[in-house]
Amino acid sequence: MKINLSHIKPGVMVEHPANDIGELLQHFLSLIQFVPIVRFTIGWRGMVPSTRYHHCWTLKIKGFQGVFGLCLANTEINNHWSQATFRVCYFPDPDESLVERFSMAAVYYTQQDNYREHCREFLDYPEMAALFDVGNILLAINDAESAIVLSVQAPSRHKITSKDGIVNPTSATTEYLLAPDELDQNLPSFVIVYGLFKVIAATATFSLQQSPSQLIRERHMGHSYCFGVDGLKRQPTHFVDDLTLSLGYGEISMTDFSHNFNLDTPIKSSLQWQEGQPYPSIMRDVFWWNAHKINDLKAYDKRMMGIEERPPLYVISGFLGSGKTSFLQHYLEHEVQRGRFVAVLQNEMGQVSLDGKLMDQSYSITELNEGTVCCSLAGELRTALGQIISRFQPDVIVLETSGATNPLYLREDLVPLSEIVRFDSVTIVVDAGQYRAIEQYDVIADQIHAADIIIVNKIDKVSEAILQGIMTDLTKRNPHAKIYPTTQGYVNPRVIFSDGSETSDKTRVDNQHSEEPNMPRKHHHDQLTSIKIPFDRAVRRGDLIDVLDTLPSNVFRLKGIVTLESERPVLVQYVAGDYQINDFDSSMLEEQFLVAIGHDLTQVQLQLTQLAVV
Ligand SMILES: Nc1nc2c(ncn2[C@@H]2O[C@H](COP(=O)(O)OP(=O)(O)OP(=O)(O)O)[C@@H](O)[C@H]2O)c(=O)[nH]1
Repeated sequence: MKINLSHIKPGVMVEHPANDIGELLQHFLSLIQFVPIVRFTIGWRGMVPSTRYHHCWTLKIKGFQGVFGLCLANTEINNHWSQATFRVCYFPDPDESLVERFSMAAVYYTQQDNYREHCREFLDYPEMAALFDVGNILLAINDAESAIVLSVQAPSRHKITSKDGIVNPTSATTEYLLAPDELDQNLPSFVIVYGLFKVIAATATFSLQQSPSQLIRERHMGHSYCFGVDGLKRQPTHFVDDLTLSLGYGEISMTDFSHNFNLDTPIKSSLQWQEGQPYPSIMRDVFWWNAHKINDLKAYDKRMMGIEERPPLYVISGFLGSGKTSFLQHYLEHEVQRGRFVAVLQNEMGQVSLDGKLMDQSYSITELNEGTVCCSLAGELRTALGQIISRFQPDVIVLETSGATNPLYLREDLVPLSEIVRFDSVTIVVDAGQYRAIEQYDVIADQIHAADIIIVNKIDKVSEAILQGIMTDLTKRNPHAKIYPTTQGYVNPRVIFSDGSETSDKTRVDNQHSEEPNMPRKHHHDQLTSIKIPFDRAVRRGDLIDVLDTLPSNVFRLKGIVTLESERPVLVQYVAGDYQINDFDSSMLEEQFLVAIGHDLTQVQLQLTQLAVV
């Protein structure tokens, strides 16, 4: 079957890709960007185009801690085929064990503070990038535009020996960091670049909506390298294979195929496959065979026709500091393991004002991780949900409302959203240790009343007898809800949630809770207010602890990130008298601040401001 490039840019046919073969990979990668769940299922974990160079990306994929660099190295026209060669670098994470397989010079770079920054724009640092080269990926199209070939070329191992050894420059005596004739690098290059190739090939299969029709894998005699004062020498060796694996899509003859894509060194072995034969056993489970059949393609096609599939919507709420985030972390992990893509829309109290450029969106992205996008609500709920659905096509949407939001009112707001989402349930997290707060904050009672599922968290903070009392009170307040006592927000999501495959809304829930006699119909926060204090310098641990120990009782919740003097950044969590100070990953540090939530925060504002400036 001929390839059909109309899938690549629906509606707009790619114009003569043979004239701009570099552009074709760009199209494959762009198309997959629009379908996050497919992108995620195929194995993509991040894709950032260079801001400075065309056809150059840094890429993250499943199973690799480091970052791949991919850039167009050259294009050529050869015997009716236009071919682009993309160079592949792999920049390992400094902590991954693979680092030790790279040369000492490469390891040195991984230890530098600006390593990650330089990896992002690796073409600006050619000396560094050369140390991390792992192989090539080639893409070719024939003149007739009826076939495409995607290939990967790399040595089984990239071995470099140091003839003279490497001497420690800081030592007064001749101390060898690497003895003469020892291996400086022994990198399993093919395995690394093949990891990326598999994801790119699955992307091509998805984009072309057809699986490969031909495959050839050849082992050629490879080379080893030796460097010394007289330069770098290359010599053939039986211990290294140069491997090339090519996939052909569309109408392509075997002769065409091998003729154009062979290395010129002697072949040691080869494997050939073509459509109709059983898949080669070692590659039977590779995604490139089936990526065009991914379920979501259905949704994707529907989207093309203007029909949306409605994802289920789970509402998660609970009073300040009850454990919503802890619960969500377990939940998201669970969904990511199942390969589902989740959008979390947060409506936080005390949220920061938005960046001007984001104002045309009703949400701003706060985090985009493996399988999850976290957004914070910046406009009207319906618009934000609509925008998130059309941009990310999530499998599931979680609406996490601020601890002070009253879900009774929220239910009303959700009714008109049934055109775009399937409302599933309201889950409320209750802090067992702070159960008495129910007397002070009406919103807690309302949340309990509105719940389909109640998670009684922090049961470690109460006795068995008190817990029994809480359970009895909760059942009295809401006899319909399922109640799960736990710690650290852990409840198996399979037990509490439907799997999202049902097609109807849980209208029972809407009907059951919508009529609230004598409830004042106004959105209010029980007079809770929040303040945010920025910290632009480090604070003393003792000073921070003094403040936390003396916070007045009208501060219910305090959280944020500050840097302690001569220490790393820390995450400060305070809930009604209990606090924790935990290390915070400095690479994630964007701003330092403390947010306090409670009543009449004038005194605490003074305390925190003083802490920030001392
Ligand atoms: N002792 C105890 N502490 C817990 C438990 N679960 C969570 N915490 C702590 O309670 C604090 C608040 O937890 P979060 O999960 O951030 O609560 P939240 O509901 O998301 O808080 P907000 O940001 O105010 O909405 C953190 O310091 C948690 O470590 C638990 O079961 N027992």
